Amino acid sequence: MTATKLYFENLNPGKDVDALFKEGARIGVYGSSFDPVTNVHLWTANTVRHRKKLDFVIFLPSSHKRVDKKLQTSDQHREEMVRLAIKNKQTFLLDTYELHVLPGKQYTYYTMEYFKEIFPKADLFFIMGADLLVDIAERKWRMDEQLVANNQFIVMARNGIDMLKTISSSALLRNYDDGRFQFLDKGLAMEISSTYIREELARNGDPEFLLPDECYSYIKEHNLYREISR
Ligand SMILES: Nc1ncnc2c1ncn2[C@@H]1O[C@H](COP(=O)(O)OP(=O)(O)OP(=O)(O)O)[C@@H](O)[C@H]1O
Ligand SMILES: O=C(O)c1ccc[n+]([C@@H]2O[C@H](COP(=O)([O-])O)[C@@H](O)[C@H]2O)c1
Repeated sequence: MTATKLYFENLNPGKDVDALFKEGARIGVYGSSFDPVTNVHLWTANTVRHRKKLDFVIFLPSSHKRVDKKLQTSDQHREEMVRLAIKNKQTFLLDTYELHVLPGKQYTYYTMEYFKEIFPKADLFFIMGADLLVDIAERKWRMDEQLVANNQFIVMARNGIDMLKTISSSALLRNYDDGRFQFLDKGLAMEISSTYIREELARNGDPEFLLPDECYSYIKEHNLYREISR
């Protein structure tokens, strides 16, 4: 069995932990660089949890080993900010498998295989925005056929993206149009990006209230995102 890197800090021992491992537990995995985590990450995670009746949402920060995206601050800082952001929310968990364990290539396919080992009885979903569905349709993801064939997804609508058409026009995705992609229209297009927060900080702006107070204080205390590095 792969070493678990799931942090149970938000769970009461006993009942809550049993709920996480129970037969048919509905668990969403929300992957991002969280560079930094924003209020929109929290709001989208909670909306998905509520509307799709998930028991838990696992926040999965990606590591600096990612090849497709340059991260702007260290794994340790991003992990700590997610921990602060989800503190006291019992249905939100942090998993640091990609940060600390996953050897070699950081592909979501491998990470979801890890979650299946940890939660063999659960109903697992990878949570993502429709922009990522387009990327998968355009064959930008690694091990994409295996990923799609072996997983379920909750896809959040994003402005200007027709999710049904993205699936029907993709040679890969149209073969898996069997209910494994569940769509969610959040009802409100709220756009707070990590990029915007980083850029505000770098130009001496003040993005307070776009992210949890504790994360804002953490950024100030550690003097993060003072420059934009591309
Ligand atoms: N406003 C939003 N509505 C729906 N989904 C979103 C929204 N913002 C981000 N997502 C989704 O959340 C996941 C993580 O996104 P990510 O953290 O890369 O967004 P970001 O804040 O725009 O980051 P960055 O600015 O660093 O690219 C992705 O699946 C993305 O599609
Ligand atoms: O597996 C892949 O090839 C792959 C390619 C791009 C993104 N992902 C995952 O998608 C999640 C969101 O990515 P991003 O770019 O929005 O931070 C995150 O968990 C990434 O590891 C995964």
